[in-house]
Amino acid sequence: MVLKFIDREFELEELEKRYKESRTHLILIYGRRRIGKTELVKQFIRDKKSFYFLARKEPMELEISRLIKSFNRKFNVFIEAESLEEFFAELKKFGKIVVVIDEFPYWIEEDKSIPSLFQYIWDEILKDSEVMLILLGSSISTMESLLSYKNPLYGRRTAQIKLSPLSFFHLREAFPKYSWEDLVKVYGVIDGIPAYLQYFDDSLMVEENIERNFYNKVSVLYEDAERLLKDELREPVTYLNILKAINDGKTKLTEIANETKVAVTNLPKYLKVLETLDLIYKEFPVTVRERKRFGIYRVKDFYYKFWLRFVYPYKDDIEIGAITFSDLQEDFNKYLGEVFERVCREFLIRINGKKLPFKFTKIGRWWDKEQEIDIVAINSLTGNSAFFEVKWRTLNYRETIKILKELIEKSERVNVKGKKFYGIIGKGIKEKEKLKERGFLVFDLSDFEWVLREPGSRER
Ligand SMILES: Nc1ncnc2c1ncn2[C@@H]1O[C@H](COP(=O)(O)OP(=O)(O)OP(=O)(O)O)[C@@H](O)[C@H]1O
Repeated sequence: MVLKFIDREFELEELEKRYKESRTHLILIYGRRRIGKTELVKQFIRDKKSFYFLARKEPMELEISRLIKSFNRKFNVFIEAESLEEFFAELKKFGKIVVVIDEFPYWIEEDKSIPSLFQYIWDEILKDSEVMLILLGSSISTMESLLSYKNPLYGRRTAQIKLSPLSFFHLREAFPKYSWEDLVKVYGVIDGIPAYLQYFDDSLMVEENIERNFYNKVSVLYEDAERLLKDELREPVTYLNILKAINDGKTKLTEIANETKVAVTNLPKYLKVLETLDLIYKEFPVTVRERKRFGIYRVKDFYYKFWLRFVYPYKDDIEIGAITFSDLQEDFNKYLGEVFERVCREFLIRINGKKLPFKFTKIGRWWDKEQEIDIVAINSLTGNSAFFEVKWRTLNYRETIKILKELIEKSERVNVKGKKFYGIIGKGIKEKEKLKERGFLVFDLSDFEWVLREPGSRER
């Protein structure tokens, strides 16, 4: 349903800034499939002299000939070139122009010497030109390897952009008819993955959208999670099992190995691949400085989390129409607690320095062997810290005080040196003013509107 372009202001500004300079640029843009790389570039080149080319996994000879034909057609010219070097030498004569090569990693897969060739093109042919060359890719590992110092293109790029999903607050722009509560549910199902916004319609109940898109064997969202793994990986089933194990709470190496029957010695290789696909990440307690030990694996986006928990285990039933989303409502409500935690983190980042008694420099979950705190925000310089409990329900005054007292006790275990503040964020909180008078930081969904009213509170 969503057809308008949302956010990406920061990325577009950065691209525009570079475009305005009279020099040559080499820019890498990468990120997970469906994240909106192509769309971002399309928005950028809309009003500019530009040439967009989508690479394929074909022999380079064919690719070069397709590239030149396509260029000639677009500009109604007749460039006769037999190699990329010749093509770029001709291109230089076109003055200021943006050239985009989408899925650039396909070319590297075809021909390992492509990065060296582009190094030569950059150093010898494009220098002193006004060509802005943008390389796009969804293979995060290949794109990141271009940034490594061992790569011929290292040091030549003038910018790199790793695209992230849209933030929770941008969902409001996509679905203006939905309440904040509805948006938390939407976020828990499709995250901020731009390609998935179009499948939700805010004139329907969220639950109805979920039903249509996930509990129907012909719909895209029902199968995209598996499709992406099949497209990218040679052993999709093993990867799927690993993702499922992590999503079910098996977060340590030995636990994942036991669950998936993958040898513990082989597992790091698979985990690394899932990390480079941006599907999992390692989480550390916020107070840990040395990011080696204590980490646990987690599935990164809510689309996969939702799919692994509410769709994948029920595939057989869905295939024959024997289950509906309403059968899983209770568990979904529990799941939303976890979603709301991340939403609250995004909320705190947006109000940082504005609605909090100090400005934090890092934020995250904290845990040790016995206890866990939903959100701890710390200023690394002063050691000032704020501890938050997050609750996906409406709380009255007594309940809130009880939770805050427990939070104060738990916080004794956290090693921070500055002033401590305590807070709670709930779906709804009664008698907020009375709690604030007692020095607590108290927020609920009704405070979220403030973020939209406040200009410049964009999350970065
Ligand atoms: N910022 C945005 N706001 C709204 N819709 C968007 C945005 N970015 C992308 N989309 C939509 O999401 C879909 C996927 O975007 P796009 O093709 O750019 O992603 P991609 O990262 O290039 O994907 P892939 O790697 O899977 O080819 C498109 O339908 C596009 O219109």
